[in-house]
Amino acid sequence: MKIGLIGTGWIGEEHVRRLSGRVSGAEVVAVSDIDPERAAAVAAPAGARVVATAEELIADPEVQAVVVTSWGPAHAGQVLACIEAGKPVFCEKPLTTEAADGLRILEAEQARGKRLVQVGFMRRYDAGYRAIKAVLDEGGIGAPLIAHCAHRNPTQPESYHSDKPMVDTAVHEIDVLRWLLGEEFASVQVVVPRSTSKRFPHLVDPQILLLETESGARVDVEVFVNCQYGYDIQCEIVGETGTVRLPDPAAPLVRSAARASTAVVQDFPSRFADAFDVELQEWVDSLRSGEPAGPSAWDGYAATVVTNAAVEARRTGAVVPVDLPEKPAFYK
Ligand SMILES: NC(=O)C1=CN([C@@H]2O[C@H](COP(=O)(O)OP(=O)(O)OC[C@H]3O[C@@H](n4cnc5c(N)ncnc54)[C@H](O)[C@@H]3O)[C@@H](O)[C@H]2O)C=CC1
Ligand SMILES: O=C1[C@@H](O)[C@H](O)[C@@H](O)[C@H](O)[C@H]1O
Repeated sequence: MKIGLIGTGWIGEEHVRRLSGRVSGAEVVAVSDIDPERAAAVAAPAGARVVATAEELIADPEVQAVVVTSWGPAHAGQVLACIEAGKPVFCEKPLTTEAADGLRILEAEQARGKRLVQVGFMRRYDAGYRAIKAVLDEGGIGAPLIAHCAHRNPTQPESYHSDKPMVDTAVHEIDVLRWLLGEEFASVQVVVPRSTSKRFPHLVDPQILLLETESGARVDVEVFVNCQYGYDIQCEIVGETGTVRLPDPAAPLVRSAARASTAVVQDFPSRFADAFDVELQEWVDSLRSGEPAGPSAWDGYAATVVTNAAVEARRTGAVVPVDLPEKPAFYK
């Protein structure tokens, strides 16, 4: 598959490297970025061409499928252009930052009559989360009642603002919990403790999302993006007859200087490296087989409806209902 990639920033560069090296059956032939120097730097090692604009890249006759790794607000227009061109598109999360844009994508994809969109919710490809899913699906802990989650980043740049914990960060938990529990969220509330002093002054950090599913299960998600000590992802599900917990990445236990310790992973490319590999390999395999797989535009839309409700919940302090329309038959 000849791939074109839009947005050669941090994860764009990672995905170009991955698609050019570790993923089989794919080749990155063209990249584009609003910063042409950045595009050129990422294109060179992959032997890809630099194309001036996203629109030209999508229309490029050599490009068979597109990866969108530009920043969130640019996703909607680029994904819609791919659908219009009839080209499969892998879009990094969030599919859109605004739910109304997600709805436009659902409508366009259904009008086209073919599933073309996959969303980059890579946790569904992580071995630990997949093991949790297997336990739940085989009834290993009975019906799930509660999930406790923590999403901690060591730090975030100044541009990271107080809606991003929902739109950019907790969106991962929102998707993976929808997938694990097999149901949608019904409401969300956001409560905040006093903020850490180790942050830019404009940012509310940490924040705690309190979600309820349609069947009445409860999910709490602590988002703490300046925790200083590492990239720490925690998830424990409590069921009627037991609990299941996401394993930490394997690390040796070191005993030295009167201490026993294990290292904490420092960033998401290390924490989810294997998941990203599997995710992109399965996407390329699905392109080659013509059988769409993986998180769909519906999943991207449903997650954004929840994050938008969470943004409102933080601003108002209210419990905000998640106003999700019925899932179209096209996505069942
Ligand atoms: N699955 C995951 O764990 C992760 C997903 N992401 C997602 O990937 C996306 C990119 O994130 P980063 O690489 O961290 O950001 P970044 O800021 O490093 O890179 C974004 C790139 O997109 C370019 N860009 C912005 N608007 C554009 C447009 N209209 N056309 C072409 N290029 C454009 C920028 O110049 C920049 O080079 C975001 O949606 C983010 O949420 C990011 C990190 C991890
Ligand atoms: O997706 C990601 C980033 O965009 C986001 O900013 C981080 O908070 C997340 O931990 C990371 O997985």
